[in-house]
Amino acid sequence: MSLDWGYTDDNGPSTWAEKYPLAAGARQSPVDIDTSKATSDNSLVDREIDWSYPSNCSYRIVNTGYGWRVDTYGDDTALSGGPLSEVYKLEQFHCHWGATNDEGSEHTVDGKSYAAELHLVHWNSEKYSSFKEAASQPDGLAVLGVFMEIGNADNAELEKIISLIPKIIHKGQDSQASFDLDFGSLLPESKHYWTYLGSLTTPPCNECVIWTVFKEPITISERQLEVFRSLKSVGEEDAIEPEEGKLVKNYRPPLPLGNRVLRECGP
Ligand SMILES: NS(=O)(=O)c1c2ccccc2cc2ccccc12
Ligand SMILES: [Zn+2]
Repeated sequence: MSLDWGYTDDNGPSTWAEKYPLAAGARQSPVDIDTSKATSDNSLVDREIDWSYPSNCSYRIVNTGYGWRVDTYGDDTALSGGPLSEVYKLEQFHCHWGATNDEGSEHTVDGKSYAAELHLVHWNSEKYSSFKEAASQPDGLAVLGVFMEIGNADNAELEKIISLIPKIIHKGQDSQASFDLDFGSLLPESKHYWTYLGSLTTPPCNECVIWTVFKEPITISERQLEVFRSLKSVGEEDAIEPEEGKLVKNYRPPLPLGNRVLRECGP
């Protein structure tokens, strides 16, 4: 069964606009962060970006066919400040990666790719009544982007997620888990970031995201990244060769920033 969209030559990002016209819009994500174009904005410094995530929460991890996604039950989560005018709730987080370590992030910095990129997806629960409604609004969603670079040590917090990957190798599989996830360890120590108005990086590519991309990467080990690449984009019932259908890449290359403003907080 052919997918509507994906990351192969047949259904990858260059074809998405055929079925998802928003993908050809002027406010698309990701972008290459040209640091020479970033402008400092004191209002971002005056209202420090702030988040509150529970230390112990129940989660559902699912293989979407495009990667893994952890659904949170974001009642007592909050993201505010920085470029945000309202309080946003955490809905889910997921990751993008490539076949080799010199690619994989969606945003790039002065043309440099990282090995992977973590996205924490939030919705404007102060203005809108549901995630679905928020995803149709220009200020509906706020995504935190965290670059991941290869390090020698395993990332302990990510390991809690990675330990569940073998249970969701095939598309559609999911696993319920309650673990003590310290989100603070999934975010870099520095709160310095770039921010701009963009979109979902996957179809339907709604232009509804306020992006905040942290400047400081976190680390992930080569072994951990290989576990991500062991996921399959097809269901268990799809009889294919063992090496076929492996999710070795799931990132969209950068789109033009155009006349959008790129702001930064911190050096
Ligand atoms: N890469 S992404 O963060 O744009 C993204 C979403 C962003 C906001 C809301 C829902 C999203 C769902 C995604 C599903 C798969 C991959 C990226 C996704
Ligand atoms: Zn994403």
